[in-house]
Amino acid sequence: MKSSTTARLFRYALVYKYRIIAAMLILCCAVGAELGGPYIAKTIIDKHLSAGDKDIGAVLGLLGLYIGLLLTAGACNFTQSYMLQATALRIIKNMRMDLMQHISRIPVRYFDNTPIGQVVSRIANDTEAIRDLFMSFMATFVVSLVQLTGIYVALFILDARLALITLLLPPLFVAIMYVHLKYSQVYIAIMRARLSDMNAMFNETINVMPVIQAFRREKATTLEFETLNHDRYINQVKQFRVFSMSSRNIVGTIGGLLTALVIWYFGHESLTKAAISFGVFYAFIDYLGRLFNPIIGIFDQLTNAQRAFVSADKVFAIMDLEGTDVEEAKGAPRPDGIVKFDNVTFAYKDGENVLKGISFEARKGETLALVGHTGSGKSSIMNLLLGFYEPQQGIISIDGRDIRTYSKQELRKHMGIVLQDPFLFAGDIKFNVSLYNKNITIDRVKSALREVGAASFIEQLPNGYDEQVVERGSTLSSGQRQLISFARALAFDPSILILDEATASIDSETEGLIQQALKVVSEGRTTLVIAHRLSTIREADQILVLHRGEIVERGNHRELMELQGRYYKMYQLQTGEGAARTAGDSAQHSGGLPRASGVPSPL
Ligand SMILES: Nc1ncnc2c1ncn2[C@@H]1O[C@H](COP(=O)(O)OP(=O)(O)OP(=O)(O)O)[C@@H](O)[C@H]1O
Repeated sequence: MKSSTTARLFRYALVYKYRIIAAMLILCCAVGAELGGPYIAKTIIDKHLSAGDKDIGAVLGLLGLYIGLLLTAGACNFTQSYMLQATALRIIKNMRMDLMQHISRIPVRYFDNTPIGQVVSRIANDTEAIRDLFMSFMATFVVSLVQLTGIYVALFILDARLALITLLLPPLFVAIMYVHLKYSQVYIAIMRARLSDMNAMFNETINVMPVIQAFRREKATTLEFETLNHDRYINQVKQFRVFSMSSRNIVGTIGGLLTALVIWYFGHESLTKAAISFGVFYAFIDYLGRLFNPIIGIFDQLTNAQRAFVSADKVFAIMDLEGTDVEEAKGAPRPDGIVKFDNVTFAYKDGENVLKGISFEARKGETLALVGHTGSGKSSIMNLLLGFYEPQQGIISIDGRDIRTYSKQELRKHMGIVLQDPFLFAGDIKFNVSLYNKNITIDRVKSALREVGAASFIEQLPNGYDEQVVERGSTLSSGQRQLISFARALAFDPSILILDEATASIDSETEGLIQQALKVVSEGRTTLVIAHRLSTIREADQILVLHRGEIVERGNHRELMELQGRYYKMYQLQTGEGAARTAGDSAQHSGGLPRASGVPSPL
């Protein structure tokens, strides 16, 4: 348990300090009221039943007080428990919000190496475990401490000699707790890690279910899962062995034995020598019985607390990752959109340069196309421009200003992206264009859709612009999804447009529509296109041909065709002309430049 974790958890709780203090005070009232009971019983026994003072009125009065205390304890317990639980829920709500906010700011590099299921585990399971800490542990711990103190005070008031004997118990229980914590901690850490692995596997499996089924990997996947599941089961069994050996069972047994001993010894003494009164004896046994409940309570909650601390460590570890800024870029003028790469070299992993000495300039309003075989570095160039990664060498600038001097928000504010497989969010079509940006009115949404040629098919949908998009737009064709994302880019009116052209072969009618949409969207904007179908970039102002991270040819379509180099061969191959001549060169790329599937790249 790191103190910083404790301090940070404490800070979350501190926001609600008044509620917590109020709940604790009510809790003290409940404990006080509960502990008054045996004392009243002792008074009735000693003063009225044993001593022969048959004052019925006084007995009834004491009974009334007893019932009153019980009711007060009940009401106070209800109130404090409700207040603490509600506060715990608020604390966790805040923490989950902070976590989610932070996750959305973590640089994409982090997600390259972290399975999504693990991140889901942090948000879903770990925050729940921390909730238990605030909900159960905090309440039980405080209740138990207050109860223990109250019981010891009552025991000393009753009989100091008897009370002293019971003082032997706390060190014994602390020793048991220490051993318990030491062993269980190991298993808790293992269990959390296994849960994370399982979540990661669930996530991956469900995401790629069509691939699993298509390649008949159902059995293999189930076997892989069985290994994980069995491992978790084995560790869970070990964990419970530790828990059951040292928790309430041991305390319960010791408590029972001690009570029997006290009954035997002092019961015998009070019968024979009248050393202590029956009333004191009764009240003492009652308090002794109550003494074990808080200890068992603490024991039970210790495991939850440990689990919560392990979870909190993981949650805070994510929160400690450096995040990008999220401040809305205000007042910055709209850039002209002159994009310049000056001798840029970049590696995702040290020593493995995927871009080498890249230099180019896309002037205001120009269309620049990047072509090259899969893995040649096209997406990496876009990733750098968007500020997802930073180059090891060289300078990237927009309008002559180094992009490192822009905040990420400022940088991305004036860029629009249309991805190869456009992502549609759950929500209606309107939302998918405006993304709830308050500057984009419904009229703007509709005109953007109209301008890119999407209005006709949307108006035919049963709910038109209100049609819900399900499962990332699986009910729409890929061409329709592209058009919607073109409209999104148009509505945001960026000065730089980044377009990752769809590789999937689309029919010529849709291709025509997309070409038209691209013309509309790129009008007056600097457009960088990752082109897979070379026929679509014949009009581009500049074409850069990439090969293994280097620009090997550059020029416009005509110039590159005249050069009769790599571009020429690729073009011939794609359009079918001279296929025989170039087949040996790049047979794998026929039918468009295929994109490496599964390349972990944001674009
Ligand atoms: N997130 C990443 N982490 C590590 N290496 C990566 C990452 N993304 C891409 N790479 C590697 O960088 C190289 C260039 O990849 P990039 O995605 O830029 O190529 P590309 O030309 O866009 O290919 P495609 O046309 O298939 O999309 C490849 O070797 C790829 O394996």
